[in-house]
Amino acid sequence: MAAPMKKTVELFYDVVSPYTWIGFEVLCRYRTKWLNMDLQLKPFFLGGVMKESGNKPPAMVPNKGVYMIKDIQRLGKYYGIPLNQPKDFGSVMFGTLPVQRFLTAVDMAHPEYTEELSRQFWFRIWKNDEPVTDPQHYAEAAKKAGLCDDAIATALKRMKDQDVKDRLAQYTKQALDEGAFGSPWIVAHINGKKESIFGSDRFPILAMLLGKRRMAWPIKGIIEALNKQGICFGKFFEVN
Ligand SMILES: N[C@@H](CCC(=O)N[C@@H](CS)C(=O)NCC(=O)O)C(=O)O
Repeated sequence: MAAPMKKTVELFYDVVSPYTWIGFEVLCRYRTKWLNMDLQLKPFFLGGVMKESGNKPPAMVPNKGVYMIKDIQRLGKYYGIPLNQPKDFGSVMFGTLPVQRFLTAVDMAHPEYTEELSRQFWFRIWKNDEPVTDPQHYAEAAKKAGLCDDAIATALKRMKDQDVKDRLAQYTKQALDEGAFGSPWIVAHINGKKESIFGSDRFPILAMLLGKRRMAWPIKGIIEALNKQGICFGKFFEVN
């Protein structure tokens, strides 16, 4: 019997967002095993999404900011993703445009590194509290992602080129056109129609839309260390 057609799922994301890291890891983990999807990673600029949609970063509501610190800690523990609150998140919050441009430059030339480079940026910001302000920081992340020195040097030059800026703007606009107001923004293509989902807390809904069986959340507290990065995830089982 022919394998069922994979459905396309686009993940629009900015590495500034801790919730997006969770969404990214869960989607990467289950892209074949559970959801059988063609996952397309689309770096966008969350600052632009916020501005154009008239939204504001949630932490600007003081009680939400306090809640989110706790929420992110708990989520990290639950998913086995090493999330730590950066000491000076305020400066990171408005500063990921060059990071997303560098990521875009790499994605345009070497898309096979997009996933790992994104993860390395999340490690820098949300695990190790390392800066992401200078070209040297981008080079360090890219090196860890496995890019060679030539490719890194080219991406550092290319990130300032108009076509790279345009591609980032294009993905940002695409997400806005699909109704985005935050990150992660997930667009599932289902039988010629598109369904948008906001957040990393809607996977049972994504599964339903993709016609998959419901997923049960971690059973019996079994957590397995899964990938070479030392990230571990909750173990999921399908149920009816
Ligand atoms: N409930 C969502 C929250 C995601 C979230 O708060 N994302 C932030 C960026 S870190 C955002 O874009 N928020 C916009 C908003 O809440 O309107 C989840 O659990 O993933």
